[in-house]
Amino acid sequence: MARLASARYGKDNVRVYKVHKDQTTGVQTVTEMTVSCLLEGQIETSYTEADNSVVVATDSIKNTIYIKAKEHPVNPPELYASHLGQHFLDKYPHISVANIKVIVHRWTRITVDGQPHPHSFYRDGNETRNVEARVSREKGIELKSAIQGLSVLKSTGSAFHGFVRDEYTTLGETWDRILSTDVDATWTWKTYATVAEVEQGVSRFDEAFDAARTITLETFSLDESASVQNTMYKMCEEILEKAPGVELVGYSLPNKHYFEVDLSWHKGYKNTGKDAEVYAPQSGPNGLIKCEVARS
Ligand SMILES: O=c1[nH]c(=O)c2[nH]c(=O)[nH]c2[nH]1
Repeated sequence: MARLASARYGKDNVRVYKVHKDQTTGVQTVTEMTVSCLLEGQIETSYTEADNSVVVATDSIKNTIYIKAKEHPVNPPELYASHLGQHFLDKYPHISVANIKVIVHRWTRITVDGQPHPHSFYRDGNETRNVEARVSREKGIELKSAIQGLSVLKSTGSAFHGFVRDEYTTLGETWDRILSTDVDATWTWKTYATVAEVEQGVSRFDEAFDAARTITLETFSLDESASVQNTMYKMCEEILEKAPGVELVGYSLPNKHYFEVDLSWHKGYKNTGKDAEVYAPQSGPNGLIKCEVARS
């Protein structure tokens, strides 16, 4: 015998672009997103009995993603995701949870002759602003916001020593190394009961994003890093301090290694330790360091 242990379905990778045209100034503002929407509820019989009467077609889910982008602001993405998720609960009694994911891609305004251009933009990095909303009848609106894919490197100001040394250890201690990572930072909001509650004081979401980005970049730059672990903990602590509605902050950071290259075989070149200039960046393996920090 078998039973359906869990099920969700919907549309993934729905690409959406929205433009806002300010009629008085002529300035246009654009947002490009990739949206996912997966539904849960009383949908078991569609799997177990071929009963499609409980299925809102994934094509209709895709259409709804566009319609809600037309009807509501898409900024901040936390609000759009909440509106979109709530719609499925309001419209379909047998749907109990909508899992929304919004990935916002960067389009930064171009400066021409020192002036912000009214309708031209460039991609100034692969970093994305992400939101996951789980909108459910039982719990309300659970929101997680994130920055992903923000690549950073510091060429000094990072050390790593004092770690366990035993018969498995080959790594030397260092007081000066390169530190590089692709930042994946996530902050979890207190649960909201309604979309109206999300909308009240909605500027908190952009403020938290800006704070998280600035804290990440500044702490990465300014901290005399003892380890990835310690530097990321400092980032989490500071985000919790700056963003009052946030309950939990987490980072997942690959430690992207840059190996010294011994070039002494060629004319006795000195290229290690304090003389190191040419390094070999490694594609893998990489360290992977994660943590979550909550309020105590
Ligand atoms: O910051 C670091 N943390 C580690 O846990 C670790 N392990 C390692 O080999 N290098 C590093 N660097």
